[in-house]
Amino acid sequence: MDRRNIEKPLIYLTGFMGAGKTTIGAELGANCHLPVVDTDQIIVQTYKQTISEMFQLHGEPYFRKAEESILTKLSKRTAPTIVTTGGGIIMRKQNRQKMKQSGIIIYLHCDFNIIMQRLQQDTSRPLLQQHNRKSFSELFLTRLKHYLECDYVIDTTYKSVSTIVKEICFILNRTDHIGDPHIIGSEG
Ligand SMILES: Nc1ncnc2c1ncn2[C@@H]1O[C@H](COP(=O)(O)OP(=O)(O)O)[C@@H](O)[C@H]1O
Ligand SMILES: O=C(O)C1=C[C@@H](OP(=O)(O)O)[C@@H](O)[C@H](O)C1
Ligand SMILES: [Mg+2]
Repeated sequence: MDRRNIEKPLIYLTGFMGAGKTTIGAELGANCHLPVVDTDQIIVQTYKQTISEMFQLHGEPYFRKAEESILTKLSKRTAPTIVTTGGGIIMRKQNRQKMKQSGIIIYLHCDFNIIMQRLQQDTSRPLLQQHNRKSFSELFLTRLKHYLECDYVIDTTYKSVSTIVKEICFILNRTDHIGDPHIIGSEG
């Protein structure tokens, strides 16, 4: 923990809807005694409406602006903090740059079929409601290249939350946080 680059104090969890960012981030924070902030939760608190309400009342572009403005503020934090992001945050180039400049980006990958299973009962994600399975999988594929602009990839597909948290703790204890994405936990 102490060895993390002081210039880049943030730990960003990225990934598609249902990859487990919010769940893993909360558990990781409790394990590492680090504060956790979730961009969606900040939007809900700040704008006093749910993400679904915001999409319905103002449309996706309004949500994206809110998301970017929250990220801009968070990226200036100087204290080590885990930031769990909304799945679409990587769609804006300026967001990807801000994350890269201010932290380590850990992409939580998950098989699309498993994502669909995890989100089977979900009614809180407007994009899931708007898409059918095919177009939702296309959205996933379109985003993949941007998710891969990260420092680390963790495949969460068949792993428990505690296993994933252990893998992230392993990453955070590494000293070499620069270079091509490292794929963690895929060797066995
Ligand atoms: N590793 C995991 N294994 C099984 N279910 C998971 C795992 N991680 C998250 N989930 C479940 O998947 C759903 C979406 O998780 P969530 O943390 O909200 O994802 P995200 O923030 O990436 O959209 C939740 O119901 C959560 O309990
Ligand atoms: O992928 C997306 O575009 C979105 C993901 C959601 O967050 P999660 O990734 O936490 O589900 C939330 O930000 C919003 O519904 C849009
Ligand atoms: Mg989330």
